[in-house]
Amino acid sequence: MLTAQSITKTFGGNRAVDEVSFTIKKGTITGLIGPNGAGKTTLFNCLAGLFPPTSGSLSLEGERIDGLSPDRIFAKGLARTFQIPRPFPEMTVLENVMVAPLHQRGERFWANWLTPGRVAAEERTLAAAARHWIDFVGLSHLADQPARVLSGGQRKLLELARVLVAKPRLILLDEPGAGVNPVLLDAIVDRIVSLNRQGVTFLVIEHNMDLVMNLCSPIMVMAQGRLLMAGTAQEVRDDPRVVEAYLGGAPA
Ligand SMILES: Nc1ncnc2c1ncn2[C@@H]1O[C@H](COP(=O)(O)OP(=O)(O)OP(=O)(O)O)[C@@H](O)[C@H]1O
Repeated sequence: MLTAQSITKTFGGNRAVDEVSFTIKKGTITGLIGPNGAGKTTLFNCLAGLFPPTSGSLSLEGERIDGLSPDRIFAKGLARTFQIPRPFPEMTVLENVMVAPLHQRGERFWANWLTPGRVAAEERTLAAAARHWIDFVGLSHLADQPARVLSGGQRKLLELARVLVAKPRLILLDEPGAGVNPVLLDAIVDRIVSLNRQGVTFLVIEHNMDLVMNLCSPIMVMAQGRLLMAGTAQEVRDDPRVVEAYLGGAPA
């Protein structure tokens, strides 16, 4: 699904991501763990186009995507969520989901004048799709409420609905469990598993080890910008380099 070859991202002299290579297999929920500052978020930002990698290449189902803008990468089916979602607070949940897809006809000034019927039809289709995904994440009772009333966990669900409306093939989730109460966390996990069964591939950064070990396979471990190892939950647990990395040691 996604192949990264020798991805490096430097900030001044700091190699935040250092020659990282991996392949994410289609249909997996792959985990990405590592101590604070390991380079996980920076790697996500490189994959999603927020930071172009300093060097290396990225291919999504055989097509090069490194160097493309985040919009182009999103349009090709790779979406990401953020650790702290920031919806438009005064817009309703429904409106927040409806603004996510790209290239809406109504956003083009002339289209509103020349093809108003098509613009209206597109908006109806989009509203129906948005309501479908809002329902899927369990927020239909809040669809017409302003996003500011949502809890942290509900904002994560809203963000999931926002990306789902664009029908991504690969979703990068940045700490889906952080700051979420256990009931909503179950809902989020349930939605991830259900989407995965429908064919969506995931790459998940998560600090909650129980969550990662139960949800993800394989699991990749980063430390100090490098990919330390990748394997099953058991292999990660049994690898002394992983323990050492979490205790502050240098990667082998
Ligand atoms: N925009 C930036 N400018 C400069 N340095 C940065 C920037 N973003 C990240 N870094 C540095 O890159 C390194 C990796 O940070 P990153 O946030 O990717 O780690 P992480 O594994 O996601 O950590 P955490 O688990 O705490 O979120 C750190 O040394 C960090 O200070």
